[in-house]
Amino acid sequence: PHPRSFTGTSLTQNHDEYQKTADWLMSQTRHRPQVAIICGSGLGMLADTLKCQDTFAYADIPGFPQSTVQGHAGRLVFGELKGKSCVCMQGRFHMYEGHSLLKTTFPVRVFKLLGVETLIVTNAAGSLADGLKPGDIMIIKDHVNFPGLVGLNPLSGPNDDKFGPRFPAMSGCYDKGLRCQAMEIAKELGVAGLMQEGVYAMVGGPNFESIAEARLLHRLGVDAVGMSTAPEVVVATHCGLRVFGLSLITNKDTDSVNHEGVLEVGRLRSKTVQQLVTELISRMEINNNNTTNAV
Ligand SMILES: O=P(O)(O)O[C@H]1O[C@H](CO)[C@@H](O)[C@H]1O
Ligand SMILES: Nc1nc2[nH]cnc2c(=O)[nH]1
Repeated sequence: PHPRSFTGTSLTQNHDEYQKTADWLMSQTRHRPQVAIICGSGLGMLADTLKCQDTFAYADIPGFPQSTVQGHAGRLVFGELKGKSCVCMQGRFHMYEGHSLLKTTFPVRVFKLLGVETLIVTNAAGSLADGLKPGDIMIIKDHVNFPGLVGLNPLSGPNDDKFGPRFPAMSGCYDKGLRCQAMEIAKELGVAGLMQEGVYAMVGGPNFESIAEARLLHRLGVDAVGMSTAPEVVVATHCGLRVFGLSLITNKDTDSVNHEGVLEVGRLRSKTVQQLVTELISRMEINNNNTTNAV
């Protein structure tokens, strides 16, 4: 019998299933991405800057889960950005949608098999820090993976040695060089006043925090809270991807927060987030000589 987590979800995913999806994608597009971007709630416009696009609905990609959340279109977009080949997830998978953590992180391993070296994760998050207000952008310097701490971890179950070791370190999983570069870019764009580094915490959701929960997280040293990202970063780090993460602060504490308001802040800050990510990718050093195979 296959091992299962205490929530009953399967803890095994055959390596061939990732490979099958990667092979299918490579048969459908000539792009060979070096950089992958996961768009947070309301941040799907990050894909708009890609040139020579090849787009696939998640429903058409073998093995891919489906997006069920408003503000997550459910499309995988390949394209070129300032000489780099990229793939962008317009819509991510959350644990609260009922996906197993292996499914929520399935695309990350597929990206690895496609040749991706760097993963950019973005999300919408609530601020717990005094200095972070709605519309600000937090560069993630570290995370607290609350589900992971109690055993809800995408790496639970048999280890797939082809991707990485049984016991991967998570210290330094948000690349320091990319974080510094992003700050430099923010200064040049004149938006440094909106930006600071901080700690992101993932909670299970889907409810937003109670007042007492928000206070607790604040006391624990969390700057921003959301319901995603950490499992993707754990899996990316396990398989050796370099990671950059940013949180768009969409609300403060628990004050009258709702998903529509979260998406609205995404729309308001879309240009700035887009400029930052575009510039970061454009300046990014790529290690291999995987040249863009754009059509
Ligand atoms: O983390 P992303 O996908 O940006 O979405 C965040 O916004 C949604 C709540 O409005 C939750 O899904 C939370 O995780
Ligand atoms: N858990 C959580 N997720 C969010 N996503 C956007 N805002 C929030 C928030 O305040 N809390």
